[in-house]
Order: sequence, then structure tokens, then C-alpha cells
Amino acid sequence: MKESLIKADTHLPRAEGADRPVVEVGVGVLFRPDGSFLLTSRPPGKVYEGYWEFPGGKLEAGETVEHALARELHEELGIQVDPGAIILWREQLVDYPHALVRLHFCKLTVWQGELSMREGQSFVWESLPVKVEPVLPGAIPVLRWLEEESSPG
Ligand SMILES: Nc1nc2c([nH]c(=O)n2[C@H]2C[C@H](O)[C@@H](COP(=O)(O)OP(=O)(O)OP(=O)(O)O)O2)c(=O)[nH]1
Repeated sequence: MKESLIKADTHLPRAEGADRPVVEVGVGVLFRPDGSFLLTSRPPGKVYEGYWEFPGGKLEAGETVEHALARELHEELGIQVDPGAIILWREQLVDYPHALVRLHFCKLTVWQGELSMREGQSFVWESLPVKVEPVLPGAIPVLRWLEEESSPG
């Protein structure tokens, strides 16, 4: 099956032609028992600074999605996560001007420790429809998937 692709900011040039390497990214959708989910703002100095997203980051060499995400959640949010508690959910390819990324979205309901924003981000526990904006193009499909899962039938 062909992988679906979102093309973001099509008016901007791509960094390196058509065959750019795919950057693999682990992303966590953290749920509280009341069903709300965590959004964080992209830290100062990163591309799309201030945009809202789900926490996560790039896989390092040899890492699985679950291990990379557990590491990123500890680095960014100060929480401890057992990679075994991370549930792989959906994938989405996004073509940005700065990179071609494959997002591995995961669900998560169990972690230890209090949230502490270690990279100067902001955070919010949201439910649908989300009130914060702007939302990163590569995070928008998640909101649609959550909507689909919550609607009957
Ligand atoms: N964390 C996260 N990244 C997303 C989402 N949607 C989306 O398109 N992305 C993209 C933005 C970036 O191009 C890429 C994540 O890279 P990043 O720069 O945030 O990762 P990182 O923390 O490893 O960064 P660094 O080591 O380069 O500082 O994935 C999302 O919901 N969450």
C-alpha cells in the first residue's frame, strides 16, 4: 500500500531535491484517565518554533521507536517511561521544507514522575476540539484520528 504523504508549506523550496533521506521520528500521545491528551509547544530555536505538537523526537542510530520515544520523553518532559508500555499506533510521512519525516505515533497512558518542561516548552492538556494554535502540520492528522475513534460507528 502506498504511504500517505502530507506536503507542508508547499510554497517554500525543499532543502535537497527530491530524494531526501527519511528522518524517523517517535511521537507520543499521552492520555490522562479523563481522556485528555498532552500537547507541547516547539521550543525556542527549533524549526516551527511555538507550534503545538505531540512530544517526541528523532530516532538515534540503532534505536527502536519505543526506546527513542522513552528517551525523548525523559529528556523533554522529565518523566520515566517503560518502552514496553508504549503502543505503536499510526505512521505518517510529512514533506517539510527542512526535512522529509516519518512520524511514528504511539499511545501512552502510563508513566512515572511529574511533568517538567526541560526545553522551555509550554504544555497543555487538551481535548477535542483543541483550543491552542497553531498546530504543527504533522500533528493535525492525529486530531482527525482521535475524532474518528471517538465518534460512534
Ligand atoms: N515531536 C514531534 N515532531 C513532529 C510532530 N509532527 C511533526 O511533523 N513533527 C516533525 C517536526 C520535526 O521535523 C520532527 C521532529 O524533530 P525534532 O527536531 O523535534 O526532534 P529532536 O527533539 O530529536 O530534535 P533535535 O535533536 O534536532 O534538537 O518531526 C509531532 O507531533 N511531534
